[in-house]
Amino acid sequence: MKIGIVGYGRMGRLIREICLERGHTVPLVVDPNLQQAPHRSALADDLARANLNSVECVIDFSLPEAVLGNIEKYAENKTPAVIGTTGWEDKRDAVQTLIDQSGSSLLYGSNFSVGANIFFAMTARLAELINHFPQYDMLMHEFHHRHKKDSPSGTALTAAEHILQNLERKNEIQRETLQRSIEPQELHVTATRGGDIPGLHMVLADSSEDTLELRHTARNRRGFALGAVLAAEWLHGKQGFFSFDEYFAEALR
Ligand SMILES: NC(=O)C1=CN([C@@H]2O[C@H](COP(=O)(O)OP(=O)(O)OC[C@H]3O[C@@H](n4cnc5c(N)ncnc54)[C@H](OP(=O)(O)O)[C@@H]3O)[C@@H](O)[C@H]2O)C=CC1
Ligand SMILES: O=C(O)C1=N[C@H](C(=O)O)C[C@H](O)C1
Repeated sequence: MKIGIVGYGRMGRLIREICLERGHTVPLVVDPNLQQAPHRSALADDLARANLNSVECVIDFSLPEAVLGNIEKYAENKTPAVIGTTGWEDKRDAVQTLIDQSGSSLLYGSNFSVGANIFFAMTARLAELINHFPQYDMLMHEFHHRHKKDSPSGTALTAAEHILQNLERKNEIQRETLQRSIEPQELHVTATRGGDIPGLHMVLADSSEDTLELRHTARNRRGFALGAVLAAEWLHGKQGFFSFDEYFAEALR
């Protein structure tokens, strides 16, 4: 496939390598910082100046403040898009409507690694079990590198949604550092930033007797990047709004 990469930072560079390893071409790279186009790629510093018709799909790992404008351009041009950029989860319904109305296709994943998707399934199951045992409370914490712009991470928010869907006594995500006690219906989802941590997510179920802990630790970014390229291959020929869960569920069959 001819794949365009939008956002050529930590993730975009790795995604280009994996695209080439898997036999794809990368005729387009878009990033405001690029001084020199990667070998044989067309370079654009702005999506408005990019020729989206030169690619069959784009993979977008840009920034939270850029991604919604980018998505509008993909939809307008009917360019299939895999979105790994996080930090826009509250606009998901509006994006789904835009994609449905445009007849385009888009797949979003807050985390494309196999391990994180197993972690989501385990989180959902843990919450389902804890639902029967009122002595337990549930909470989440995550750690990421010092450059990360959104908090909490998209992965933490996805895991939190799985908890809310399965644990009847929790019905809202509380992201703030509190100057009061937590209310029983609030799920506290907190974040720490520093160092080079590629991503560490923890879900706790805690009672006065014991603690259950689920943890996903990314060792590097390769699992995220490979998953995004696999998602682009899966999206080829499909129409509509998809989440990476749907790809993952199919991979399990
Ligand atoms: N779904 C997943 O599995 C994963 C998701 N992510 C997410 O991916 C995103 C990128 O992460 P990462 O690669 O670490 O970040 P980086 O900051 O390393 O890279 C982002 C790049 O996008 C550029 N950029 C900014 N605006 C635009 C625009 N309008 N069009 C194109 N490029 C633009 C940035 O330029 P500048 O610096 O000048 O703004 C930067 O070079 C984040 O939202 C992160 O949370 C990360 C890892 C895994
Ligand atoms: O910004 C990152 O680095 C990451 N972002 C994603 C997120 O917000 O969950 C995925 C991964 O944790 C790395």
